[in-house]
Amino acid sequence: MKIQVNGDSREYGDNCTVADVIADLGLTGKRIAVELNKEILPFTQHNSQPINDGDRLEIVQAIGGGQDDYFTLAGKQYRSRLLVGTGKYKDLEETRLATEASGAEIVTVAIRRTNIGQNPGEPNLLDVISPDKYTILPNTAGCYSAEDAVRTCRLARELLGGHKLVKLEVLADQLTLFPDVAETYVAAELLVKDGFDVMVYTNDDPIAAKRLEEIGCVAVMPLAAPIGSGLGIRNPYNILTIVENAKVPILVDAGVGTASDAAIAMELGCDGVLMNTAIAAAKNPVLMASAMKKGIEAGREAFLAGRMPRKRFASASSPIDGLFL
Ligand SMILES: CC(=O)[C@@H](O)[C@H](O)COP(=O)(O)O
Repeated sequence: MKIQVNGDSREYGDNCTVADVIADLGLTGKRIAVELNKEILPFTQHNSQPINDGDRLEIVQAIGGGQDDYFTLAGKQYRSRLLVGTGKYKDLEETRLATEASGAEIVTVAIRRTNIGQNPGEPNLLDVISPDKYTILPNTAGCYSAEDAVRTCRLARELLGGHKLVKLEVLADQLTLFPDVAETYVAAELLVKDGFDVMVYTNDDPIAAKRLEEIGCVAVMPLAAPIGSGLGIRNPYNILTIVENAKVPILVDAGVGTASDAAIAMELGCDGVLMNTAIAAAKNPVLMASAMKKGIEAGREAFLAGRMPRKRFASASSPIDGLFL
């Protein structure tokens, strides 16, 4: 049978368990956390857990969101689960400082609005956000048709010397900046066929998210709320359903307002969060970038730790048996 292990497709025999995969990876005896189909498995139980054909297993090589907790995107591993945009900053120096403070490894760039070489002689973002240090993620912000989005991705590929990873967004109107999902399907299909690794912005709609995964997108990015609104996660149950059904990384994209919003996305089991306005429009963008980094890390650790069940009534925090008095 075929299963996905940290984003790679691997073959195993029938009656395979998590322990077999751990042994195959040479990790037997290590303290590791395991996510099976986006559900974290209790540390004490994961070894005997059976695996089925088509399952998705994420091996996190240390309990906690420490150095060994990475996620895989289009075959590359990333430790930072915070992805940042580059718009709306006062100047390039502020962009540089906030990006550094965020700890992000992936930085998205609106190809239609940002000079990365299209306008020789103008200040170039890549002078402060170096592709040697960051994975540049060209995005199609400002595109309202599949045709425009595909053309923009091809331009980015030329400008960045054959770069394949792109963030697709096809917008429906200027008031909401909600995605035009029908046009997004068309663009995603064309881009995947053309060899792009497509991370796709979409509604918080589990059906659309699944369809985009089936088209072959390498990551699906449901919105938390409208772009630039800072409203936070409007529909946590939809995000949870998307996460639970996914076989590719799910990243919340757009609408995050502050660090607790980012933490909630991670607590829901998202693989990461992409944001721009919450950092760039903060009174102190560099400090907010640092807060977002910590929010993401805290949310990830809380997800790995496993939340206590919610209860309707109280239960005493100290034991009630064997009272002294
Ligand atoms: C930067 C980018 O790609 C935006 O289109 C993205 O959706 C971020 O949204 P916020 O600005 O609301 O974080």
